Amino acid sequence: MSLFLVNRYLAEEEDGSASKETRSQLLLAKLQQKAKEKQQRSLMERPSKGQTSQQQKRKKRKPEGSHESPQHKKRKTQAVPLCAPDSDIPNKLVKKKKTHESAKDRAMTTETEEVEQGTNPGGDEAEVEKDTSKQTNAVSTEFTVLGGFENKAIQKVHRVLPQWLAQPDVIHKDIKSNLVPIASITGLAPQLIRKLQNNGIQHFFPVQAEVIPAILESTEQGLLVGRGGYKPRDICVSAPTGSGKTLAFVIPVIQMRFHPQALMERVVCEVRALAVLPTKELAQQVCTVFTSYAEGTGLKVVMLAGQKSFAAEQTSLSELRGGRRRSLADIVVATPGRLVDHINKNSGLCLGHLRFLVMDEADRMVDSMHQLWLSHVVKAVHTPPNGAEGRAIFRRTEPVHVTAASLSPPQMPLQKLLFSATLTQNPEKLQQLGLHQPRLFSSIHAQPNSTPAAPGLAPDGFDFPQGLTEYYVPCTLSNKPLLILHFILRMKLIPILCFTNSRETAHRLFLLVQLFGGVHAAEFSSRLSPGDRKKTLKEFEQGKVQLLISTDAAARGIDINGVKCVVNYDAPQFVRTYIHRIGRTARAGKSGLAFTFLFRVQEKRFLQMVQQAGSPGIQKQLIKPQSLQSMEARYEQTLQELASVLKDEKAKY
Ligand SMILES: Nc1ncnc2c1ncn2[C@@H]1O[C@H](COP(=O)(O)OP(=O)(O)OP(=O)(O)O)[C@@H](O)[C@H]1O
Repeated sequence: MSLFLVNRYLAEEEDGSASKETRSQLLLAKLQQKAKEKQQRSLMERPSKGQTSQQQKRKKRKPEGSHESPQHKKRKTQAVPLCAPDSDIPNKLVKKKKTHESAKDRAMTTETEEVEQGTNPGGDEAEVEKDTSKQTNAVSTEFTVLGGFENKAIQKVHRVLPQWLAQPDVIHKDIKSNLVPIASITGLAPQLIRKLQNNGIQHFFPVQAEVIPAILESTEQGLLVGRGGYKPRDICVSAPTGSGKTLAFVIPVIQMRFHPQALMERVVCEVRALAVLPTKELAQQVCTVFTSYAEGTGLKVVMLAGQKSFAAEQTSLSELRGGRRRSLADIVVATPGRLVDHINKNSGLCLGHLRFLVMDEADRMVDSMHQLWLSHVVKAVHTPPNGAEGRAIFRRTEPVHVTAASLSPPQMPLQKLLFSATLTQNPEKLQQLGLHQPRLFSSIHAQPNSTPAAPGLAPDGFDFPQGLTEYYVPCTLSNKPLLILHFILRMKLIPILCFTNSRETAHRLFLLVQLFGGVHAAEFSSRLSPGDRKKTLKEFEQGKVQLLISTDAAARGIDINGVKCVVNYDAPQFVRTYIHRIGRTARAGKSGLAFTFLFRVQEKRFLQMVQQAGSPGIQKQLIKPQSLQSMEARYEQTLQELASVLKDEKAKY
C-alpha cells in the first residue's frame, strides 16, 4: 500500500490538532500575506518611467563590448548584503541594480533580490554566483524577454562547391614558360600537325596542352561511345583571355575527321559539331578558325549567324538528293537566335548525329539561357535522324539518372564543351546546362570552402593575362576627351581600343575626335550594320584605324592582332566586363597596357572591385593638367562644332 501513499506538504502548522479547514485557512492567509509583501516590494523596486528611459539611453550610449568585466561583476556581488530573510531591501541598492538591463545584469538583479529574500541565506560568494543563472527569471513580475540583444557579428555563410568545381585540373598561367611542342600530344593526325605548323604553331599553349588530350581521350573508342563504353564527361574550361581557348576545341573537333572509326571513313556527311557563340562577330571569328583547319580535310563548316539570308543559310545546310535530305555541313557555328530559328523552322538542320556541343563565352551563354536555346538544341539532338528511327545505334533518349537500364543499349553521346575566361562558379547556373559528370580545367584554383565575394563581383577572382599592366587615370568630366587625345597625339599609344558604356557616348566621342583632327578614328557599335562592323574591325587590324571607339560589342572574344593598348573611357560596371575588355590586349603571351579613366567618386569602388577580381595590381597614372593645356583652345572650338553636328544629326533622324 505504501506504494500508493501520497505525502502532502502541510506546512509548519501541521500539528495534527488543527482541523482540515483551519489548516487550509491558515495556509491561504499566509499565501495572501506573502503575495501582498511581494507586491509591495515590486512597487518599491520599480523605477519611475523617466528614470528607465534615461537608464536605457545611458545603456545605448555605452560602447559595444563595454559589458561589465567579471571583476566588476564580482565587486558588485560583494556589495550585496547577505542579509536575513524578509529584511528590507535598501533603496540605494535597488536603484543600482536596475540600471543594468542586459540579461547578465538582470540575473544580477534577481540574484540580489533572491539573496535578500533569503533564498540563499548565509551563502558564500561562490554560491551566490552559482545560483544566479538558475534564478534569473524567478521573481520578475514583468514579461520575460527571451533571447539576448547582444550585437553579434553575422556569420559568413561558407560556400561549399561541388568537388568538380572545387578541385579542377589546373592550367598553368604563364604561357611563355609552359609551351608544349605540338608533336608531344599523342593522337593528333600528321595532317593536322602539318596544318598547325603551316599556321605558324609549333607549340601548344597550356590550355591547349591540357584540354586537347582530354577531349581526344573521350573519342578514343570512336564517336558512338565514350571511354570504357560510358558517356563521356562534359568539359568546362576557365582560362584567361587570349590564352588560346579557341584552338583547344577546334583541334579535337577537326581531329574527328582523322579518327579511324569516325569521319575518315564517313560516307554520309552529318552535323557532328555545333559551336554556339553570343555575337555575329565571334561566330565569324570562330568559323574562320574552323574553316582554316578544315581546309583540305573534306569537312564542311557552315555559319548560322544571320550574316547571310535565312534561305542562303538553309541552302548551305542541306540538299535534296534522290528524294532525301542530305546534310552539307559537318561543323556548324551559330549564334543562339539564328540557331533556334533554323531548328524551329525545320530548315534542314539535323542535329541527330551531333557529338560535340561547344559553348564559347559560356558564362554569357548561361546568362542568355532565358532564350531557351539550349533546350531547343537538346530536343533536336534527341530527335532521331531521318531513317534512323529503328537503329539502336542512333537511339538517343533525353538525359535521365544513370541506371543500368538507361545505359543499355549504349547511346551515341553528346558531349558539351564549355569555354570562358570568366566561367561562372555558380552551381545553380551551371546546373541549367545539364552537364554530365563535368570536368573543370581552370587556371584559378578555388578553395572548397571559399567565401563568396560581394554581389556582382567575381566569386573567387579570375585570372589576368600575364603580360598585362593595368593603370587607372583620375579624370574629370571635362578633361576626359582631352586625355584620350593626349594618349594618341602625345603619348603615341597607337592603336588604341577604347570602350564606352553606351553607343551614344561612343558616337559623340568618335565625332569629337574626328572634328579635333589628327587621329584616324572609327566607331564600333550596334549603330553600324554587320557589314560595316566587319569592315571596321578589318581596318583596325590592318592599322588603318588608330583609335577604335567601341561599346561592349567588341569586349568579348574578339581577337584583334596588335592591340597594344585598351582604354576604358567609361569605367565598366561589372568586373567580368572589365576582364573581357582589357583582355583584348596582352593576348597569346604578349604584353599590353590597360587604362581606366576614373572620376574621383568611382575610384574606391572600382579599385576594390578590381582587387577582389584577383588583379595583380593596378597603378595610378596621373596626367598633369599642363600636359593638356596646349590642346584646350582647339578642344573648346571642337565642342562648339560638335554641338552643331549633333543638332544636324538630330534634325535628320
Ligand atoms: N599555340 C599557339 N601558338 C601561337 N599562337 C596561338 C596559339 N594558340 C592560339 N594562338 C593565338 O592566340 C590568340 C588568342 O587565342 P584565342 O582567341 O583562342 O584566345 P581565347 O582564350 O579564346 O581568348 P578570349 O577569352 O578573349 O576569347 C589568337 O590570335 C591565336 O591565333
